[in-house]
Amino acid sequence: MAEGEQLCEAARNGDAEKLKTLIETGADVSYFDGDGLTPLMHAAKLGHGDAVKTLLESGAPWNALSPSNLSAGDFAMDAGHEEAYDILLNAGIQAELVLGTIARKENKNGDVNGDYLEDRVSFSEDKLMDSDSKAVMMAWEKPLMEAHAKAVCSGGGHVLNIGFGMGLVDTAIQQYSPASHTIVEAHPEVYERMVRTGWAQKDNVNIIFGRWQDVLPQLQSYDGIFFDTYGEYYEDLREFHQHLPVLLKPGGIYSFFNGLCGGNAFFHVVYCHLVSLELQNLGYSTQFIPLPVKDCLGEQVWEGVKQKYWQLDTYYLPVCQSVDDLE
Ligand SMILES: C[S@@+](CC[C@H](N)C(=O)[O-])C[C@H]1O[C@@H](n2cnc3c(N)ncnc32)[C@H](O)[C@@H]1O
Repeated sequence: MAEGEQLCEAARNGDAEKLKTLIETGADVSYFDGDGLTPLMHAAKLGHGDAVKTLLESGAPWNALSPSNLSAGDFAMDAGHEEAYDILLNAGIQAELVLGTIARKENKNGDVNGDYLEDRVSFSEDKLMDSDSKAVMMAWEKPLMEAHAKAVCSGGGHVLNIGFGMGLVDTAIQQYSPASHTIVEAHPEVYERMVRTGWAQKDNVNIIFGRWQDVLPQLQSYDGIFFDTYGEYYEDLREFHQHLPVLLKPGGIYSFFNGLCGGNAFFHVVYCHLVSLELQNLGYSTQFIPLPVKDCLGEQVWEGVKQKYWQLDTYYLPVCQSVDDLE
């Protein structure tokens, strides 16, 4: 039997000693068998914690995907193997903290989209699309945007939203009649549409045209902040978070569109933990409110859209506030 197959077999048997011997004699821990599964996936599927640990310590990739887009963590999670799941979750968080491999590769829609702000966009009733037929924003997110608006408007006062898109969250924010409602939008056509549809005329609305990175000096501090851009990376979100101590008033609520790795359940959990850890280091506590989304996401929703940026049944709405406010 080839070495890779022997590794898979030892992983299935949970034989950590055999795995070590095979690895010492040069067996490839990144091996994919005929079904497209790695030794780590086999060990995770059957809940062999020691084998999972041994493979990870020997450099087995925690984020390799099977042909059906499942990682070892997904297998452990689906089978309810808690120990293996915890080991993989920890490994994923540690790896992403140091390397940020997924973050550097994927933006909201799981793709590189650097030229988005210079390209044309198109609006229809139920979506806003970029020039490559990828959805910038879709109407199925309306209930989520309403929930985000409710969270960031809960303390009243002054509200900031980054990224207008279809104006769903801003329409919902308006229902709460905030003292002021600042909207930052960087795409010229989206901005032009906002003006054309009367947003600039609203008494409490202040529109700032430009990339949030460029207009930071024009911003003040707010009681509620929502962040939802497009064509950016996790690192941009992380950079935005560095400004929260200045942008968010004491007692304020911050939330962001949580589409982090929305195509894979386990990667999503890893990123929810990661973002919450990073916010914690900045002095913010994050609560995730689970919202079921399965029912608003039939196959027809994605007709004509190049990439399904969301494939999970539950949306975890983040609500962040300063730890000082909780004491
Ligand atoms: C996903 S949409 C926002 C959807 C919005 N939450 C809603 O409820 O309709 C993202 C928006 O962010 C804008 N955007 C992208 N990058 C930006 C940046 N760096 N600064 C400000 N706006 C940006 C896009 O043009 C787009 O209108």
